[in-house]
Amino acid sequence: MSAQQAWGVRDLTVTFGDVVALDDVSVDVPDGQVVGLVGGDGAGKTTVLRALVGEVRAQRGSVHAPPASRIGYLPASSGSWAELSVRENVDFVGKSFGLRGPALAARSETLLERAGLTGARDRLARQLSGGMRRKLGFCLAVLAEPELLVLDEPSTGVDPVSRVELWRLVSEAAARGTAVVMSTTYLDEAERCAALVVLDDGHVLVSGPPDQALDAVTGTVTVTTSPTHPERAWRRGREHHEWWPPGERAHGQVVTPDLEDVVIAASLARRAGVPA
Ligand SMILES: Nc1ncnc2c1ncn2[C@@H]1O[C@H](COP(=O)(O)OP(=O)(O)OP(=O)(O)O)[C@@H](O)[C@H]1O
Repeated sequence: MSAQQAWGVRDLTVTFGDVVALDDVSVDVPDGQVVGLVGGDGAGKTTVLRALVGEVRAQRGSVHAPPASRIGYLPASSGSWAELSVRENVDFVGKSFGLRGPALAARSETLLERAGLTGARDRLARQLSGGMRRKLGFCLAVLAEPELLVLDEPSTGVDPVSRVELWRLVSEAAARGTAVVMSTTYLDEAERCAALVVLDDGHVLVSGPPDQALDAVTGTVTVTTSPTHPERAWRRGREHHEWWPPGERAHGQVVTPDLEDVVIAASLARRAGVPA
């Protein structure tokens, strides 16, 4: 692959029966960068990731990915074998990627220690907590230092301290040159990505570096205790934020939108037919 090219999907349309899961979606995942996919339930995040690893077929568009042996994938489901111990999971995956002996031992030692799983080495995966099992799945995905790392909500269920360490491991993989694409529901995590793709109902709403995404709101966001249009408002702490389309006079105090506001306002704007 030349330096200008990126892994990713281009103009991808995926349907499941009558459901259009992705409609003309493009996501670029350059080497050495972490690209975040965000969006509500059913937005299409998992479908993009599954298309990249060859699990779903596209109706239109193209998928650019290395061979399966150079992809690390953490699926939305656990990503490890329930009836194998942590050590057996690592050995099994390591060997299937051609890692052996001292190289495998050293790599797995480091990863398990960083993920806080050293003490759980002899436990069966099914005996781990949800968060520990996510971390094991991550270790397996990253074990063979893949060219493309595909992570479906890697930190869901992981405690805040472990999330920080997990993020370090993700950043280190990118720093070594790995192209990383991950879906996340944690917007603080999304803000640390090099680029974001905000999806809604199978469409790309916003795409670009996080600071650019923050400027992408059309219309105005206000803060209020009692929204004028409850269908255009969302709770933020004890108050509500409310979105106003361009041209409509906003009531309430105007706020600078953060990423959560951007994701919601962009989705409301699309539903209202306001061009991005
Ligand atoms: N195997 C499938 N069969 C039928 N419909 C599917 C299938 N997989 C996904 N879909 C539909 O495609 C759309 C996108 O789903 P997808 O799982 O990609 O969304 P998501 O953004 O990952 O959501 P979530 O965060 O809830 O997992 C949804 O409407 C979903 O119901």
